[in-house]
Amino acid sequence: MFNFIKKITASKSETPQQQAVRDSAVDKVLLDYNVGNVSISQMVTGLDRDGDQLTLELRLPQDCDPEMIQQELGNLLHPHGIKAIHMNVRLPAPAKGEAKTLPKQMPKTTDAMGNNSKATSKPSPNAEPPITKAAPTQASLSPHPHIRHIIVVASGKGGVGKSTTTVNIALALQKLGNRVGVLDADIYGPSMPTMLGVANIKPELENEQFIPINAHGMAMLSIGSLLDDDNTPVAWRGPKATGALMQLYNQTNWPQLDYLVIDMPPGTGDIQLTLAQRIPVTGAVIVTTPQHIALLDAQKGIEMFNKTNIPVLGVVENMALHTCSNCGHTEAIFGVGGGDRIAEQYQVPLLGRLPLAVGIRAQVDKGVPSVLADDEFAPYYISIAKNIEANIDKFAKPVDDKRIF
Ligand SMILES: Nc1ncnc2c1ncn2[C@@H]1O[C@H](COP(=O)(O)OP(=O)(O)OP(=O)(O)O)[C@@H](O)[C@H]1O
Repeated sequence: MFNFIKKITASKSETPQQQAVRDSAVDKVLLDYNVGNVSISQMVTGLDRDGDQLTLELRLPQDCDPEMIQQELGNLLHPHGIKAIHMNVRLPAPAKGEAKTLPKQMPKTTDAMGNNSKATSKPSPNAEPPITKAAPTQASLSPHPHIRHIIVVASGKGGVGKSTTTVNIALALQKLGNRVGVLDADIYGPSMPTMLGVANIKPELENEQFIPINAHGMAMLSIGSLLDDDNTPVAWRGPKATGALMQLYNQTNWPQLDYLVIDMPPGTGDIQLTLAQRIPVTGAVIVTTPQHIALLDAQKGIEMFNKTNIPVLGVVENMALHTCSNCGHTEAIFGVGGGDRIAEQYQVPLLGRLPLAVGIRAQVDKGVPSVLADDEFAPYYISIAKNIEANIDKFAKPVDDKRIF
């Protein structure tokens, strides 16, 4: 399990085994408890357990009863040794004219059986007023003091070659003379360590900060480096994943970088949205294949970035054409011109187009991506990196060198 990122402080009497058992019991209760038809785990934006005290940050739907939820969770968690639940709740802002019906009384701390109790009252470490705080916007985020540009590489759909593209773009930006870092945030299939040939190296901790791994001169950190073999993607839903990823971003001693390239998890769900709202991103690159379905998903990705005010730097069309290595015949296996269409529809540049080529796959499998191998495909990625560089400064955020971690 993912113990060293999760905010868990074991009580003095709690052995590591008891801690693990209690953590997974809490996870299971949250996964199984529904508000309406949706698991409450999808609504948790922060989770902090300190021994038998559980603090939850929740974004709840408007028509729910937070006190009842707190009471029911208390009943369910009490048998697992949780004695008090502290809830910080955000509700959506009321629509015009509805102000009188909101807020419902917000729950205070209760003991785990639902009794309000002063004795157990404890503010969350991230305490905020318990209601209606708007989600952060890009404009309100402080730039990172060491990082000039943060680029997220996203795809609406899994398996389109997002990670392969990310690693090669990062290496291409480095080849163009930039200081580059890579953050592998793909909780569903973290592949950067393998693609960069550093799968066996674990990052070190110094003064509670991660030290990125040196991967061919790039500063690399992956959620994959922090998982034990028994971890499964299911354990990474919602709050845990975003909490862990934010910690990787914030509690890492990133060196001075011109670019931090983030390999996002595929899709446009809560995790992606939260990251897009909390990390000060210069721009997004969308990877798609020419297939219709991948394109539809790419559109969702673009719309998500538009909503969160993250500029879309452009689209990369991956696996565009295939040249048969035996007969030399070239075929558009996944269709033609999808990248162009989406770029046109959303008025974003088509940054480049990659062929479907055994060589591209073989190189990342070996841990020596095309750009590093300087093979026949490297120029495609260099050209994409040049296209990114050509436009990035107009989206740049000021560097905040006063920020202190
Ligand atoms: N242009 C390409 N030509 C041939 N194979 C490719 C190409 N791009 C990616 N691949 C291969 O396709 C597979 C999926 O690629 P990759 O892991 O980069 O996709 P992804 O979108 O990041 O996937 P996931 O959603 O699982 O994270 C890998 O085996 C990779 O080597």
